[in-house]
Amino acid sequence: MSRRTRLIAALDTASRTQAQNWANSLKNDVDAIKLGLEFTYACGLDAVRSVSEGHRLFLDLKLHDIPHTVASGLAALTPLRPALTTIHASGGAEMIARSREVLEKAFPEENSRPQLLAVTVLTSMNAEGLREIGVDATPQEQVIRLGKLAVSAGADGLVCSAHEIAPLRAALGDGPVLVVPGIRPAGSATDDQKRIMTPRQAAQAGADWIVVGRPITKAPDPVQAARAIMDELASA
Ligand SMILES: O=c1ccn([C@@H]2O[C@H](COP(=O)(O)O)[C@@H](O)[C@H]2O)c(=O)[nH]1
Repeated sequence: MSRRTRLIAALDTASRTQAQNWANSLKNDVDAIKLGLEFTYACGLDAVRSVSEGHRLFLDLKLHDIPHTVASGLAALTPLRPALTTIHASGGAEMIARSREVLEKAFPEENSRPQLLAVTVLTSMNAEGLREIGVDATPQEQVIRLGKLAVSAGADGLVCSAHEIAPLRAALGDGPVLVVPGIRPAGSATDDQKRIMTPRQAAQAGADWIVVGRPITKAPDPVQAARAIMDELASA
């Protein structure tokens, strides 16, 4: 099955003005914007609403708590009408199922419901990082384990690195939406990311969405940087 890989620009900043400027200037050059912990904690939900106006919103708050608290937190976020939103898969099946129920209740029409994504293993972690937290599995094994759990509990999709796309497709088929951070155009700094691929490699592996932050926002010309990534996706 051929899938177009779409670009999400991660607007990670504590400045509302900066985020708004990026959102305005990138409007025609990305498929969605991501607002996450830094922006939401620093600027608040009203700022999320206004900066995301006219964009598809990936609201990446990675909720992780007991099922009741996560479901209630998610319910409080539904007025923002994100296209995609995240919880942690390691919160377990009940947490994921309760989150799905909340979204179904708030958005009774299937095609208006935000897609519920479960974060598997953060792209900043490698096998050594997993061992440090007591997980004696490779990132790929852990992603598959958590991915199966999350999808069977009701997640629409998963956040994973590009390295796990093929094994996830083999285990779960084409259904789950795969959202892939840890993307670095050739030659750019890896920063704190460990499991990385280029936009082209991620597209060829079958990512539905790639998430790119600093390679765009720290570039001398963020619009040019986003266009170069879009061109790379188009030619993959
Ligand atoms: O496993 C994950 C989950 C989420 N992210 C988020 O993606 C962007 C990546 O930003 P870069 O600047 O391109 O590294 C960032 O907002 C993370 O919160 C992730 O990197 N890995």
